[in-house]
Amino acid sequence: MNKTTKIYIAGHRGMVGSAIWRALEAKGYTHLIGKTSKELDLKSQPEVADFFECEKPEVVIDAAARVGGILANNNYPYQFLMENMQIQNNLIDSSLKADVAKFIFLGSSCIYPKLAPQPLKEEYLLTGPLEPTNEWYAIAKITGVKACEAIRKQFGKDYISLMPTNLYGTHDNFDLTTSHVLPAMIRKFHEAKQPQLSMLSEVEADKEHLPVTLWGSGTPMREFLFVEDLADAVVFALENKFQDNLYNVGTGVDLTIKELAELIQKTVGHTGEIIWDSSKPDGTPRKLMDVSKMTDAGWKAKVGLEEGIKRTYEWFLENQENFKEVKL
Ligand SMILES: NC(=O)C1=CN([C@@H]2O[C@H](COP(=O)(O)OP(=O)(O)OC[C@H]3O[C@@H](n4cnc5c(N)ncnc54)[C@H](OP(=O)(O)O)[C@@H]3O)[C@@H](O)[C@H]2O)C=CC1
Ligand SMILES: C[C@H]1O[C@H](OP(=O)(O)OP(=O)(O)OC[C@H]2O[C@@H](n3cnc4c(=O)[nH]c(N)nc43)[C@H](O)[C@@H]2O)[C@@H](O)[C@@H](O)C1=O
Repeated sequence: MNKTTKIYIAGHRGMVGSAIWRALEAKGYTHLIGKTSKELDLKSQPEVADFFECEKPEVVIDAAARVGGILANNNYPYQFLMENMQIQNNLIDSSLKADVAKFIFLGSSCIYPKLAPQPLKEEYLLTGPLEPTNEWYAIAKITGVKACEAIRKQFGKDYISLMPTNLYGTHDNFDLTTSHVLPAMIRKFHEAKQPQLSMLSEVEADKEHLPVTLWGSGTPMREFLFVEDLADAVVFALENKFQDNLYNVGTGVDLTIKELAELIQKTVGHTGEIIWDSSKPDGTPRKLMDVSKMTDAGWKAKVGLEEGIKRTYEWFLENQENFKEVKL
């Protein structure tokens, strides 16, 4: 691997792909390739095969996927299963055929069984039933992990899978129907304090913040990784040869959704009531990553949750006018 290696980042405009792009640029990599979904539909096998034939990338990072929070996953099982399998199958198979030397596949912590022991070790994969709200997405991701593992086993190529925990950060999806919990909370708390500010003094507005409705019971536990840390882990994986095929990427620390709500409420400055809507799903009770394999390999997360939330909120404030609503 050198700084002129031709690296294709699939999904380079997304939250993760764009962070990886910035991280590689900052390290001096000069031959980065990216295509939007309009320019190249990764669901189309012929289009992807032509692209590989023409561009001949040497390294591929797969950050393209149909991604969403608990409700989107639960409501659109077919898209989450089929689109993700199509995208990753086309990328992995074309990479193998085009003799791509290194492939990094990104999965998700939801690949592990719903009630697996905590923290989640890589070896717990396929040892029990999945969480029903995201089993479709999880099954697609598991087939991606297995495809890379099969290539590694059969052809001896450096194809690896990184399993990130729940991610958040700049360029996140703030659409309230399809987003994950952390950006949803930032937007909900922010908007609940907005209407009053224009009409009342700040002191009065503090008392008058609208209530915020959050989903489920608030008792599930989640681990959150700032997207720049994930990008750093991907660059680390790119620059080092790993001995194995599957590595968890996280902080190794989690908190309840209620604790997260209180932290974001404080950061945003909302002082109103929080209502918990029990008609919405809780999802898996806990999915804390065991990150010792990555730590042993020499990588660990740097950005703490409070700092990451502050940076994400700042980005939200600067960019909120430009959000496109993501609807499935
Ligand atoms: N967000 C999270 O909490 C987590 C994410 N991950 C994984 O990280 C990866 C990136 O996720 P994230 O950045 O959050 O997702 P985003 O939704 O922000 O980005 C996904 C990207 O995929 C591209 N894409 C989707 N469908 C197609 C298609 N048919 N053809 C071409 N490109 C397509 C989009 O391209 P375009 O913009 O051009 O339409 C977009 O840039 C995914 O593999 C995801 O599973 C893992 C754990 C947690
Ligand atoms: C990354 C991961 O993301 C998804 O799994 P998830 O962790 O369950 O996703 P989530 O972030 O959407 O929710 C986390 C928790 O938070 C609660 N919650 C409260 N209030 C809001 C809220 O307003 N919005 C959302 N989205 N959740 C809320 C919500 O009820 C749940 O208990 C997977 O489908 C899967 O695709 C995957 O891999």
